[in-house]
Amino acid sequence: MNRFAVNVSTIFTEVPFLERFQKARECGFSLVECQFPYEYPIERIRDELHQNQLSIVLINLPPGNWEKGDRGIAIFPDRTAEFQRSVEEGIRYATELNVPYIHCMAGVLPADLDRQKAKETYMRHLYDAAKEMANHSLTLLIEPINPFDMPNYFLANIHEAVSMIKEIGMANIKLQYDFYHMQRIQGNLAATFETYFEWIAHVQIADVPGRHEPGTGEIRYEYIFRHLEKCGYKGTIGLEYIPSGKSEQSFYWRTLYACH
Ligand SMILES: O=C(O)[C@H](O)C(=O)CO
Ligand SMILES: [Mg+2]
Repeated sequence: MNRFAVNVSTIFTEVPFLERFQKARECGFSLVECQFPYEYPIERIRDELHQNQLSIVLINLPPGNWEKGDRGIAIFPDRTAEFQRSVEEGIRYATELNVPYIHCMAGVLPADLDRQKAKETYMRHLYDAAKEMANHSLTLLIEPINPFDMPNYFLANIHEAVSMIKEIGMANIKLQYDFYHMQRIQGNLAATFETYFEWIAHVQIADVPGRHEPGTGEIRYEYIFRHLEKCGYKGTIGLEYIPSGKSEQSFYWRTLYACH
């Protein structure tokens, strides 16, 4: 199993962003993913990917103003124009960098926004974005995020996520199944993965607590990796973890669990 993609937003943070690609290569990876590439010119990222023979599998849409507390803007009825611009920007980066998956963060539900209204807006925005992305053969991902790390984040329930995907009815909207979030939200990791397998296009991993590398916490990743194989999962596995020590030394679990 060599489908691991280093998340260069959470790993190799010892060095500046653009130097992390070379580090990924030096550690034997051919795939990376990234949360928000938008501060960096496309050409510079493309050069790094090319020089280090890497492919990038995932980026997020611009999430609004992160410093001011935005964690996505898709649920807001009064931010449609800004959301559309974020979709255009995401598509621009994805097409230029050959990225197949774009994760759209929903947003944090404010006290003065009715949940039903937010849900309708979110679904309409997802539909519009997915339609636009389909023209570029891109897949839009949504991901339940745990309420401990992101209180009041709109999407914290996988059953609701799948029912919305079904209702929207766009074939290029899929799930990003992040084992770290799923463990904190509800547990029952393997069974839930199997139940929703057909909707899952991308997986991310980290252990609980601490969001560190596999083997540092309560999730039995040796079993999870076998389970992914058993279910026939052929997608990539994003290493969206915060190394417990030095990044270079955080990959020992690959030898431990014999997954290279
Ligand atoms: O936090 C996560 O798990 C998401 O995947 C992300 O990229 C935004 O924080
Ligand atoms: Mg994630």
